Amino acid sequence: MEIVILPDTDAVARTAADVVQGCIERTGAGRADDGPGAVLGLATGSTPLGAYRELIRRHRQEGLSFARAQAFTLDEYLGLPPDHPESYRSVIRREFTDSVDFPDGAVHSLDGHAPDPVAEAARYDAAIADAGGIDVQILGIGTDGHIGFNEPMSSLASRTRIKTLTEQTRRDNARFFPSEEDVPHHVLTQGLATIRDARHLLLIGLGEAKAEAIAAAVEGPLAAACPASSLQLHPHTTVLVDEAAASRLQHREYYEYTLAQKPDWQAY
Ligand SMILES: N[C@@H]1[C@@H](O)[C@H](O)[C@@H](COP(=O)(O)O)O[C@@H]1O
Repeated sequence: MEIVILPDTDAVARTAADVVQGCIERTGAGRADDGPGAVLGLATGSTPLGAYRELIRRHRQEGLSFARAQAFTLDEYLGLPPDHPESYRSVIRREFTDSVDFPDGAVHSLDGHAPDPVAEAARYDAAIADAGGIDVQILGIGTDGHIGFNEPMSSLASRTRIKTLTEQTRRDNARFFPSEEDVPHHVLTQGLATIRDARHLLLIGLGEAKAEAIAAAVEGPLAAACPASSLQLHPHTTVLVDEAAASRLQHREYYEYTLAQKPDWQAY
């Protein structure tokens, strides 16, 4: 894991955007026209919003293009129609993808209203594989250490499937709904093994409320009790945190030392 501690949320947003831009440039520009473009994995939630805003700015002001890219969202509430304003399908379009130049049909989401959610989950894993897999997967983290909607005690080998939200996650996400009762109880989420199939994982943590979860994910034992700790199994995970989210890390000096020696997260 590469642990990158940055002074503030703007620096985190710029660095995350650098990673995505680097991925797009490596997999797009400079390749044969019929070569595959970047496949991005997009998280919802407030954490990646700064990165999305920075990518939109680069698209508008610096010509960064997503015209050969595809994207897959991480998860979805079950029972919300796709055009519900709080479905993750709607949120990712509103906050990011509608403001840049993805081709029509290139932004893929789980259908939380599918008549057969089990089949929908299998369809989604197959669609990711058909696209050649995800090049860079952006991840936020829940206060209980969840990634996507893989709540504590999720199987470390899980694929995309139905999950039941904890009361804590429903409370955390109630701010997007008229009341806590309106937050769905069930979701579809890429599994922990599905997420780890991505070639590069970019976990972002912002603010004091995430400090404990980040410390458990990075320095705690590999355990289903902290689903984000499963990223320890991945050969290429970058963790971007601001000072507040880094405040419970015990090995900060080592992270800073290794980055100063070889900042290869920048090159990726
Ligand atoms: N399913 C999403 C996660 O993908 C996200 O990481 C988490 C944290 O959200 P936020 O970034 O708003 O703190 O919320 C939700 O549960």
